[in-house]
Amino acid sequence: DKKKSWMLTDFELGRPLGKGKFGNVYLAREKESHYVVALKVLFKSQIQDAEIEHQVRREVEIQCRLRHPNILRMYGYFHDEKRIYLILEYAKHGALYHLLKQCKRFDEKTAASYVRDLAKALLYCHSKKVIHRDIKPENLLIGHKMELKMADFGWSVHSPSSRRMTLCGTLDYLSPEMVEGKPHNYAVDIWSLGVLCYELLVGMPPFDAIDSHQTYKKIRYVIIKYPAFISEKAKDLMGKLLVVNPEQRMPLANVLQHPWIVENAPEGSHPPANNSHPPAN
Ligand SMILES: Cc1cc(Nc2nc(/C=C/c3ccccc3)nc3cc(N4CCN(C)CC4)ccc23)n[nH]1
Repeated sequence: DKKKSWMLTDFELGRPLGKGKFGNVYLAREKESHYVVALKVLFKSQIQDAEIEHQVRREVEIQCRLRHPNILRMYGYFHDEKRIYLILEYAKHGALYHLLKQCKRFDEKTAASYVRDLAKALLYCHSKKVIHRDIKPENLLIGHKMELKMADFGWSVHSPSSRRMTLCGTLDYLSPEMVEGKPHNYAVDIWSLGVLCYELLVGMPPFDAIDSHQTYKKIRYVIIKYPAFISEKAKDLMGKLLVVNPEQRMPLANVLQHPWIVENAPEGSHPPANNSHPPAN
């Protein structure tokens, strides 16, 4: 079906899943196969006004090429005179951000399984020379097997209740070299993995602060407080990811072998789908 050129009449539109800066995402179903997808609609006028056509084109080219169980698939795209439509994989359990807000923080097994999934997705991205996929819980979706799927809303789509939209998006996930405007490479993703690990275990990002200046300072000097309930092994892993010098950060392949991951997220394990309805008694 990658050869076929799609058009809007091939789909039945469902509820809006989220509203964004450049357009909305709808649940949709392909009429013939009944295959459920997420249809992201972008307005050409807004993309032209924001002069990000090249960025959108690059994102689409990259995402169409990536094939990995922990990266949200883009099946294709089409356009009419006013809009561009991206045909995306539907992730049934929504954004990790909302799941985290619901239960405040995750237990070690749940957190480790998401960190493992993301490390696998990033290892694959780096093998394809793709970096900085803008990691943050808002951009990570959860599939029907409760597996993590990296979804790159690269053109900053704002989920309605996202609390961390500072002027240029959340600073929490920026690495020291990015905060200092230095050229960034794939090691920024290793830093962000460390930030995510902390946020999943604690419920808030490690460098959260009242204003962006304080956040900058905490990032540059890696000022982190680990609550008492964080295990030594988890601290060990985060301590090896949240390192100022990009060259000294733990390689992603080693993350998958780290004791905290091996013990808490054995191969093939996934968190329970909490909203799975208890058997009717
Ligand atoms: C691209 C994509 C999205 C997607 N799935 C979902 N996206 C979004 C929210 C999406 C969104 C989009 C743009 C801006 C903000 C949010 N919200 C979702 C919410 C979902 N649920 C189902 C489970 N409920 C408990 C909570 C609401 C399920 C899937 C969702 N699959 N593929």
